[in-house]
Amino acid sequence: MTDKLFIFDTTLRDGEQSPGASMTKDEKIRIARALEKLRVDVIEAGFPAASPGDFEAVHAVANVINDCSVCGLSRALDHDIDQAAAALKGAVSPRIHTFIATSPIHMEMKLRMQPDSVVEQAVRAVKRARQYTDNVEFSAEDAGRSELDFLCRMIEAVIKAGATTINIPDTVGYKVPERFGNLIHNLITRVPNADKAIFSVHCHNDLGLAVANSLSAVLNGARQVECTINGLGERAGNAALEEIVMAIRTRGDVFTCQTTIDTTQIINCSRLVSNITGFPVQPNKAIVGANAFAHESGIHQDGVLKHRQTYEIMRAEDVGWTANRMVLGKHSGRNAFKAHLKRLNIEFTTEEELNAAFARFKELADKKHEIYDDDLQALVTDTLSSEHETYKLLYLRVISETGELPTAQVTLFIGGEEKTVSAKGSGPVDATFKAIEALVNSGASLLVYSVNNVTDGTDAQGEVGVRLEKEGRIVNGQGSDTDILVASAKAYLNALNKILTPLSRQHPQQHNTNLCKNVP
Ligand SMILES: CC(=O)SCCNC(=O)CCNC(=O)[C@H](O)C(C)(C)COP(=O)(O)OP(=O)(O)OC[C@H]1O[C@@H](n2cnc3c(N)ncnc32)[C@H](O)[C@@H]1OP(=O)(O)O
Ligand SMILES: CC(C)C(=O)C(=O)O
Ligand SMILES: [Mg+2]
Repeated sequence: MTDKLFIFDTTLRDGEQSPGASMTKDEKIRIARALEKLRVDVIEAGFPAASPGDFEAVHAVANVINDCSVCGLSRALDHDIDQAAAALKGAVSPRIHTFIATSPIHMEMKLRMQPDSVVEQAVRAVKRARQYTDNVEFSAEDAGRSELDFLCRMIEAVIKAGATTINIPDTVGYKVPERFGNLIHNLITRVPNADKAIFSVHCHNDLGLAVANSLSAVLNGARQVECTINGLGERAGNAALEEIVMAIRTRGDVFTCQTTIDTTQIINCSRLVSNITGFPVQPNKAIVGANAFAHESGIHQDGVLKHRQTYEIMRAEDVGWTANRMVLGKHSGRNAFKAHLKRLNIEFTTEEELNAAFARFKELADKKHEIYDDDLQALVTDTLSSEHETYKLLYLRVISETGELPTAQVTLFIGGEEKTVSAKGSGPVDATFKAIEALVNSGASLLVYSVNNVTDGTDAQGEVGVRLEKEGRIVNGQGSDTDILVASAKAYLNALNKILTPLSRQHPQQHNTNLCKNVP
């Protein structure tokens, strides 16, 4: 038998309490719409008494959302509750959430109230909220550090007053999973009218235990979890919605409840919240981090290619990624390399060609963090076109100094011999080409020089294209390397090698960017 676990999203309220994460009304509406698509059960849209702006935002959200409950937070004060009710006017399913602290330290040092008065104020607040809606949630703030007997007394009283959801927050992230689970179990079994309300938890991540504590509570009878997208929230944040939802779904053997979340919307929500708040998602973040479904090491890639579940407990597509990612890098093996080439429709006719390409790939991967498809294309083109090399680059050194003409020192392998020369040029590429010409003396003229960065980032591979003409014959040459000067030298030599091949009448191909004759 499974029952429903309600997902209460507080990205727009507790998430917004994260320093620097304030949202405008329009931003809240965009996130609320995404949360509705995600099919959360409750959206806590803000704290209407906090400011006119937040009142407006909650009101706006309440009036655009149809498929889930919209909630506003309020202290246990008449004014706050009235404001929350006014902001929620128009909502299809409004919930008023009122709270007051129940721990000795909060009651004595912050509220400066006696416990009896705190219970009285909570009861009064719930009754007032019930005048506006029958969907009233009460939170015992800092329940994690409250005394059990007092908490039981408080909960019994507020349920009697009309609260339909009882939220047990670990406000300062102090609890550990086993103790928090026990607390929930004790409350549910000891409070006489506990069956009249849904027990909820709201965990903070100060010790990195928010998700673990929430799940422990679920195992002990909690049926609502309060959480946020990407774990946004006050200080170290709240329990991450995506982690809670996927843990419940993936471990159906452990949990006897289910959410009704459309998990394929998780990535959309995560990106939206990250873009709006400017809080990036760390790459290794569970579920929504860029690396959450990426494999780089050869042994893992080999395993996943043979049987996905060897290294994946969830499907990337189920949370909204297009697919898992096989990252080619220095830890990748031959099987993953071959699988990538196959996907790109690249075939080698001989095992030697494949071996040469794999060796070049490993060399490149040592210099560059990630090898993208375009890197592979460039690398393979290089491998295939370097078959009959009359001229081969062995060494290149270029010195550029302010106020001086750059000098290039080039060592080539020509007809079985190493030859070195230096030349100056108007720029570093020009100096490189002049040095090559000083050794080769081809008599060819440069028609086009083009540079593309094949991939992004400062460690991107540069792909250089050159077009040479000699006695009416025109050839193109390409070279790629993380060093643009080395790529230029390779491209120039690639063209020279072709121009010296008797049967080749090369057809010029159009390059896509930066076509120019002037070399830097
Ligand atoms: C654990 C949580 O996340 S709680 C929610 C936190 N969210 C916010 O605080 C929302 C933003 N807050 C605000 O804009 C403001 O703090 C307001 C509008 C709510 C209140 O502002 P002010 O009236 O200026 O009070 P201030 O913030 O300085 O102090 C809070 C007061 O509320 C009291 N208070 C705190 N919690 C509660 C409560 N649940 N019920 C009743 N009173 C409370 C405090 O004891 C203090 O009272 P005092 O002024 O008599 O000492
Ligand atoms: C208002 C309550 C639910 C809260 O955010 C907390 O205690 O952390
Ligand atoms: Mg909180």
